[in-house]
Amino acid sequence: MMMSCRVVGGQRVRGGRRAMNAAVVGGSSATVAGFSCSSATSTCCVGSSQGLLSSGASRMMGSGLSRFQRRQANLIRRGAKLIVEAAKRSVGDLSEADLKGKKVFVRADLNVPLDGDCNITDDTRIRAAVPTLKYLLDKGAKVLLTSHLGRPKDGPEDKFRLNPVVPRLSELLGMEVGKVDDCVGADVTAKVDAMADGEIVVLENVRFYKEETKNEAGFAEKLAANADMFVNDAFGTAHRAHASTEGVTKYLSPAVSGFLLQKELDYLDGAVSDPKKPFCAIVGGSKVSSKIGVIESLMEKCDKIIIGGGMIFTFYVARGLSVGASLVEEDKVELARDLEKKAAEMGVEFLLPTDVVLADNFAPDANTQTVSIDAIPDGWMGLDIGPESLKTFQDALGDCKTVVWNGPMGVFEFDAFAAGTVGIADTLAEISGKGCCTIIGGGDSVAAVEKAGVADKMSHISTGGGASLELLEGKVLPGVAALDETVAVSA
Ligand SMILES: Nc1ncnc2c1ncn2[C@@H]1O[C@H](COP(=O)(O)OP(=O)(O)O)[C@@H](O)[C@H]1O
Ligand SMILES: O=C(OP(=O)(O)O)[C@H](O)COP(=O)(O)O
Repeated sequence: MMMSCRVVGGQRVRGGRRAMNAAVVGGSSATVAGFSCSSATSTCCVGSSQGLLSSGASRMMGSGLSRFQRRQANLIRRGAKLIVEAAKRSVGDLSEADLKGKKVFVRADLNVPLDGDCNITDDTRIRAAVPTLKYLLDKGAKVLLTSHLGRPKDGPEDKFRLNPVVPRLSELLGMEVGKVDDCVGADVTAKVDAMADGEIVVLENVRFYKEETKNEAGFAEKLAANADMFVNDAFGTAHRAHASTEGVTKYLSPAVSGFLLQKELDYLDGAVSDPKKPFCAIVGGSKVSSKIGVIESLMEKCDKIIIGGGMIFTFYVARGLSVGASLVEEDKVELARDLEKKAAEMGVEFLLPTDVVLADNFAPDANTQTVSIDAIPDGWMGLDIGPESLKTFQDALGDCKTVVWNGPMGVFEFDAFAAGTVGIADTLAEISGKGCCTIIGGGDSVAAVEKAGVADKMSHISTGGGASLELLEGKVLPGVAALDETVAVSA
């Protein structure tokens, strides 16, 4: 099984699954994913100008021009109309003979929401990892399962340990799941050496090492040291070029996609590459600095953009309003100002809440009041959109044919601030029933629609929020680009 995509035309090819997909039609030129081809100058070379060079392509470069590149160059020289189809290899391409007894390093996104007592409040991401794990285990592989959890700042912290994942995964797989309290080093080696075929062990949170997010080569090499091959099934983290998503591909071969990653890319690419209109993106949540930048690209694609959650206050500050103790990213205020201006210039319907629900502290039993956005008192923080805003947003969604939602409208984990999120979830469930394509992405957003009891009404529940948005933007996802590809050329 492979992910395949056919792109025709001398266009730049962008996007996760298509990161290594190229198309060259004679007489045009294209620069795509590390392949730079121009029939006009009769040249065809491999380079990393797009920053997308896969490990497979790197290996090809190491040995000079590959047979594929030579054939491609010859065909172009002859003026042939050439179609190149490239696709990422999938775990399904690996047989029992490939896997039995092999140590497989699997990167999943097990970054599940936890309550204050470290209980899992939504297990979607664990369930989503199961098909790949079952496949590997059934074929006799020894599985080293790794993930991050949250954003630990300075080494190991108990609240970020992957321990809560182990019993749930054990239930889902129907077998014992081991655990090591580290992800590299002697303890891992000892545990792996003692594993029988068809066993699985969860390694500790990779982000306990700062080298993970810095994608340090030495750390990636250590992660890879205990394994023979790599399967990336972490769609939710595929937009991060980290040691366990991108770095390890330089040390493990094959490096292939898991079933979840494949499924997500197949669905999302199809749905957002040519979306039915009107197309609306809803962006909220608390990861303001990592998601506010996406909005500019969304304007190119969307007819409407709805902003909610912790994102809104940076926009209000940009308008000169007081926001009390609400979440603000000071260094994004200028960007927020530009975004509102650009939306107006482009004629994109850009909806920000007009009222908010405030709390006097960040707690489920805080005192609350609902005010207009120009009347937020000092010391109070906005934790949900208000009822007037919800109504406006629901009306705007009414005629949409495609909606992508990442980031809750408020702190839905506290009942007092869940109304905005639940209201949007209900509306999306309703318009899904009328033929609108609704895509919900992100650990907390999915948890919110699950909590609202409408997850099964949505067109697609995605395990990645930021990753879906970047895919929608047309960006290459480094965790995908780094995987091995299969290539087919026809003329
Ligand atoms: N106004 C707000 N202030 C602070 N946090 C908020 C606010 N609105 C939403 N949140 C929080 O945002 C979090 C989810 O954000 P994010 O991680 O960006 O979403 P996702 O996981 O769906 O991608 C939730 O835990 C929610 O409590
Ligand atoms: O929860 C995640 O992203 P999401 O909130 O955008 O869905 C992923 O696990 C990535 O986490 P990160 O944004 O800390 O890199």
